[in-house]
Amino acid sequence: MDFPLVNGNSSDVSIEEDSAAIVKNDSHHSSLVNGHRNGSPDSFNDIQGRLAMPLFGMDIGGTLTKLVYFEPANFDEFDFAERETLKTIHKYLIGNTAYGKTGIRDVHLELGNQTICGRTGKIHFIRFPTAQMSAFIELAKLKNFSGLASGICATGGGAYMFEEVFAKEVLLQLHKYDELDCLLKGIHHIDRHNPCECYYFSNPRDTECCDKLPFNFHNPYPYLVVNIGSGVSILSVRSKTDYNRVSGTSLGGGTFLGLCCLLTGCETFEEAIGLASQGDSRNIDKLVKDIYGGDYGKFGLKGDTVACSFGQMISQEKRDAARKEDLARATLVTLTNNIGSIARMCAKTEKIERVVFVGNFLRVNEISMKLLSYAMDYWSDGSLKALFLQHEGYFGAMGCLLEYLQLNS
Ligand SMILES: Nc1ncnc2c1ncn2[C@@H]1O[C@H](COP(=O)(O)OP(=O)(O)O)[C@@H](O)[C@H]1O
Ligand SMILES: CC(C)(COP(=O)(O)O)[C@@H](O)C(=O)NCCC(=O)O
Repeated sequence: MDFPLVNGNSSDVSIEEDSAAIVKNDSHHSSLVNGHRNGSPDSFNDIQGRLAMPLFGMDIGGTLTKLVYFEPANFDEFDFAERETLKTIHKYLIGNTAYGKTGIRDVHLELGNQTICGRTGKIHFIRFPTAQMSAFIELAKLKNFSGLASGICATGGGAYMFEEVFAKEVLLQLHKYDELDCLLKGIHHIDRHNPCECYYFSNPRDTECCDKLPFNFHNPYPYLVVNIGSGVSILSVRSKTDYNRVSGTSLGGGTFLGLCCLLTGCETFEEAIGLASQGDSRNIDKLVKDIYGGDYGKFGLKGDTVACSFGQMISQEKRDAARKEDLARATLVTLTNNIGSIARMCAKTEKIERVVFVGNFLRVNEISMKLLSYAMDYWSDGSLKALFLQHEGYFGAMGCLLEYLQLNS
């Protein structure tokens, strides 16, 4: 079994011993389940009223499962059993940056010196493909997670999809929280606790010379959130508690990856982005100038604007000349521009000027961020601003932990 949160290092103990060590230290504590002593999510404090460890938040998305883990700085503050659990987690989870073939700890996103419920510590960020969830469930069955704690705190579609299987097969309850509530809660919390979280691209009309600069997001309302995950959800946020999901599209990050795999034979997101960065979409798309010979001035369409995505591909000759790099770039540009266009219309309808783009589609994907910055600025005559957040896809998992702890960020 390739369970991704398990160290694949051959010099360590075997996968199963290893995972068992992560999961269990005594009958009251487990690393992947939050440490409730009496089985209720209202009881996250220990006997002295302090926060019981360990603390995880999980977002089971359509493509990736994201996990945040709060590690307290001082293990000596805890009783023996908790200390042993924390040490084990530290050794296996924090001691590695990769787990199995596909699990990754995003070390560059780690947040130090964080205080949660009076404890100071670090927040760690981990992800693995949701396709590995069945391996997690098998492991949970095998290692009898149900004997360890009352439940797992989870958000995302997977919290609903896997609820029954967890209850029936693992005898473990998933404490579920709505993914969009969690997303917003996570954004507010991380933005308040990381001084350089929010940024934008200056000079967005010149993609060669635009710089990434910090943005002060401390008076954020109103703003639009465009969450580009597998699909896309767009939220209009007017205050901490007042928001609606105003739109969405099924043409999202999953579409980019799926189409890219089909068109280029690539197998991973990193490979797809790597190809796109070497490609030229003008060999694939039909531009306004390919139709007009120049600008379509009457309606302000510049010659370089894409008139028809993939429009060159109706020609056998152009198809034969198409490189996979060009196909990957055109796929990325098509998906990004479509999302940008929907976001712009939503911003107009909602009369909102700041548009915050999040979701793992933006991971290692400066091409899309710059395109979105350009599109927001150009098509709104400079009135719309595209904003981005460093922790891209982790807000749902962070918010889930906060909801679980019933904390206001
Ligand atoms: N390592 C990766 N594996 C798969 N997709 C990735 C990866 N990194 C970034 N992505 C992109 O992120 C999208 C998933 O984003 P995410 O915000 O995690 O959404 P979800 O909650 O739907 O899983 C994928 O569709 C893909 O475009
Ligand atoms: C259903 C979803 C909320 C699931 O979230 P995801 O796992 O994609 O982050 C999202 O994929 C979505 O909003 N899709 C677009 C549906 C639509 O409005 O057409």
